Amino acid sequence: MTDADHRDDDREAGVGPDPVTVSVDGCSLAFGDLSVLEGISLTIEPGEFVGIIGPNGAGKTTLLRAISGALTPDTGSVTIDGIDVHDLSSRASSRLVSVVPQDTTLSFSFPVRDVVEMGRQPHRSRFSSPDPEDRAAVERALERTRTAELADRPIDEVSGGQRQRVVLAQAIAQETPVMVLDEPTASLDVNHQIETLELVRDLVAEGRTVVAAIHDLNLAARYCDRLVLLADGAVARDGPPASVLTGDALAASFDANAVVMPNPVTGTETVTAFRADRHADPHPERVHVVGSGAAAAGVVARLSTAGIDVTLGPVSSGDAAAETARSIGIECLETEPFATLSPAELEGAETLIRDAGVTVLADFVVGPGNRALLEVVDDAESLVLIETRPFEERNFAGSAARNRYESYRERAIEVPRRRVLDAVTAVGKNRSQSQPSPSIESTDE
Ligand SMILES: Nc1ncnc2c1ncn2[C@@H]1O[C@H](COP(=O)(O)OP(=O)(O)OP(=O)(O)O)[C@@H](O)[C@H]1O
Repeated sequence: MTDADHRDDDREAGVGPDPVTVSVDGCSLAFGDLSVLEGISLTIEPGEFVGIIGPNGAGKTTLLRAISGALTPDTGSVTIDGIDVHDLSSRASSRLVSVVPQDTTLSFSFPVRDVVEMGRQPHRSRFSSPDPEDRAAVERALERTRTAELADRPIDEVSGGQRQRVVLAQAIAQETPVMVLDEPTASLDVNHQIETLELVRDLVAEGRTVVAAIHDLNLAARYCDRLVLLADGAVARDGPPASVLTGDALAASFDANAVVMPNPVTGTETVTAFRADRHADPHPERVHVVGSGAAAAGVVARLSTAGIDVTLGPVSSGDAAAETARSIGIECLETEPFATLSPAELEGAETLIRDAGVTVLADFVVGPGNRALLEVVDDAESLVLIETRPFEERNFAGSAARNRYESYRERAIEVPRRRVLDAVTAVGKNRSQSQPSPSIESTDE
């Protein structure tokens, strides 16, 4: 059989550049007594990029191996345009599905170009040498993955990240309608991560159906059309990134508290995870935060994800802290940017501060518009201070304001931002035991 016959075969079998649908139907799979996949069903539409996310051991690699045909499920099936991948010979399935495994270590020392050329084997008869079409596909794949300059180097002498791109080049050269990628960006630097996922998006735009396990949730949200969240071998969520990456879903599956917000630059979901405070003793009272910018945003997010009732303000609409408060749904006193606080706003702040157990001043910038707020802070029962700039370098609206702020520094616990939860918890414990001011060791951020 000639190479041309094989390609004709492909066309007859409907295997070619045409986009295909991957259907996983009720797949269960166990390793001995360990049940890893339990009744997984999902359909990956033609030309769709689906990201599989989930904690370590959730079954992502096992699912990908079932999709590529490497593992046969105990029950259920995986079909590509109606063809059961487990009924195909390995050669036939290699013309349908290419795989970039998690572990790209290769146990031989061929030049990079030869490794990429192995991707053409499913298209050739066993003993034929590469034809011009094969060679062109290899050069295209080397170019697209920016590995052409490595083409003559032995594969065991390139870096882990370079090897990962070479293995992706091999999969691209394979020219399959379905690509299965297991952590395709795991060993790549940030620049190559972006470059690789943009390349995957181009492959998808050309009609490939791509399914990839991706640990980095932010990259998954940014590049995938759809995410499937696996937890304990089952599909916990399946849908557009915004509907899958929610604080609740991540808390349930990853056992971590997380704040999910749109990234101001990319507009896609950005996940900031915090260790779950399973043993922490949440502060029973509300904590009020006065401040703005990234410091106040971080404090609000950290306290809120620890289960503490948090309020914020006054803060200008559009400020990062106001945006964070809005996205996690906490009460926030928002004001017009650059306007002087009105009596009603001051009164609102007074109520929030007076009734809170702890008030956190987080990079509280004092200016002419909010100077009056300093007086209101007098009502705070306990103060925690977070400052990202030395006091000496800070501007205050006049010496009276500076003096008053200084008096707060004397009575507050001052901690780096990442210790805010410790500080708030310590104040709470101290108050309940009626002990004198607690001290928190202050370490640099
Ligand atoms: N060949 C195997 N034999 C026995 N158990 C296995 C085998 N492969 C995987 N497992 C087990 O199956 C479970 C799921 O593994 P899998 O590699 O699919 O998870 P994963 O979600 O890809 O994890 P990670 O994020 O760590 O890569 C794990 O408990 C793992 O130890």
